[in-house]
Amino acid sequence: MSTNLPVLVTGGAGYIGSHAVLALRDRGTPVAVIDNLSTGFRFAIPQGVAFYQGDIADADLLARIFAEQKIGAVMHFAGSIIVPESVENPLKYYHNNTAKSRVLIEAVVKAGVRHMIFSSTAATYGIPATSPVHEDVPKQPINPYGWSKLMTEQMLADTAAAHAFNYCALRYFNVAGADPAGRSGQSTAGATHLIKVAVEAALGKRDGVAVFGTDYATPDGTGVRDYIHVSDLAAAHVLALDALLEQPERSLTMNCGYGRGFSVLEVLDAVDRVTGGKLTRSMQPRRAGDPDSLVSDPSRIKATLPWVPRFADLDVIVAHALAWEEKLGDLRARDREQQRDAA
Ligand SMILES: NC(=O)c1ccc[n+]([C@@H]2O[C@H](COP(=O)([O-])OP(=O)(O)OC[C@H]3O[C@@H](n4cnc5c(N)ncnc54)[C@H](O)[C@@H]3O)[C@@H](O)[C@H]2O)c1
Ligand SMILES: O=c1ccn([C@@H]2O[C@H](COP(=O)(O)OP(=O)(O)O[C@H]3O[C@H](CO)[C@@H](O)[C@H](O)[C@H]3O)[C@@H](O)[C@H]2O)c(=O)[nH]1
Repeated sequence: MSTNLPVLVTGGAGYIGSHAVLALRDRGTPVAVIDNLSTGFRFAIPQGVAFYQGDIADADLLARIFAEQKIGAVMHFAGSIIVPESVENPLKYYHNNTAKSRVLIEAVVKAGVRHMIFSSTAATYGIPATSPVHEDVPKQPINPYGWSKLMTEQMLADTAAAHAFNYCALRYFNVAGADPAGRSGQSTAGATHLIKVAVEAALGKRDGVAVFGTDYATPDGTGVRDYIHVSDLAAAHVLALDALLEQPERSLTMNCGYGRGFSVLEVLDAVDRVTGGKLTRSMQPRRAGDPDSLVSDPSRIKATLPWVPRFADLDVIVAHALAWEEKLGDLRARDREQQRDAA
């Protein structure tokens, strides 16, 4: 079953949200976006999508959007996402991710919107006792970011138990890559994600790549992660929405990853293969709070959704990230001009 129920995408001007907007539009679902542009970009929202510049904690604005756009479901991406920042400024994360999600969920229930997909994270697991990680292992986040998301999952579970409402919490592993057609990608300035950093370095925007930790309990001593292509992730959201509509009594919590890990060195080798160059690597001490290995057990999502990943290939992920990075300089400059003109 697929729906043309209009969907509100919070954080739709950001990296992952903008890919969900594309996936929804590609199958003909009407989409509206709310985003305060704190880290997102106006250029990431396609022409023809209703855009509301505002905050998810603005209950009056939400009520207006739900009515104006006849919203039937919400995909909730808006939030703060930098793990080390959450350690330094935890209250920012409990405010923007947890408290503001509470306002959004309340507005959703009040308006009679019955379905929500929520961007959760593998950071809810902390340092998992087993790898690959199954959804039901005990959750012990090791940073406020992970807690802020786990608390929102709990609010959603309690809300679904009390109201005519169901939700799907998707716990993303490491999201990377860009729209294969070049319509969107990761545009964040000063990003810290490995593949983003590495393609910036490959294009001369950085001097090289720091390898954080070479003494992990992994085959080559560097951190292992499960990298998922952002367009496969966006496709999972659309299918999860269909699943919520098919069974309105059922809520879901599912890992989003491919179930196989790559070390930092393997990722850098992939970048070298794709570019034909040689990245400068500098071996550094471990970064605080990084687990050795974080790989998903994807069996639940595969059993629940008709999800068939299309880009589960590290070189493809890197190639798409690189293609977007090449395009990005001009887009960001144009966006700054538009912001100046609008001010
Ligand atoms: N990038 C990853 O690897 C990753 C992994 C796991 C989970 N996630 C989650 O996915 C979601 C999207 O992440 P992303 O990588 O696209 O980040 P992003 O920063 O590119 O996107 C977040 C968007 O939300 C907007 N926003 C933030 N606070 C807002 C608010 N209060 N009101 C309205 N808009 C607001 C920002 O302007 C931005 O456009 C986040 O919730 C994040 O926690 C990301
Ligand atoms: O310049 C860099 C950047 C990263 N790394 C290493 O690369 C791996 C991946 O790091 P990064 O890309 O920063 O992602 P994570 O810290 O694993 O966190 C991401 O993935 C999590 C889910 O797994 C999400 O919750 C987070 O929001 C998202 O930032 C880790 O071993 C890092 O130590 C480096 O060696 N050098």
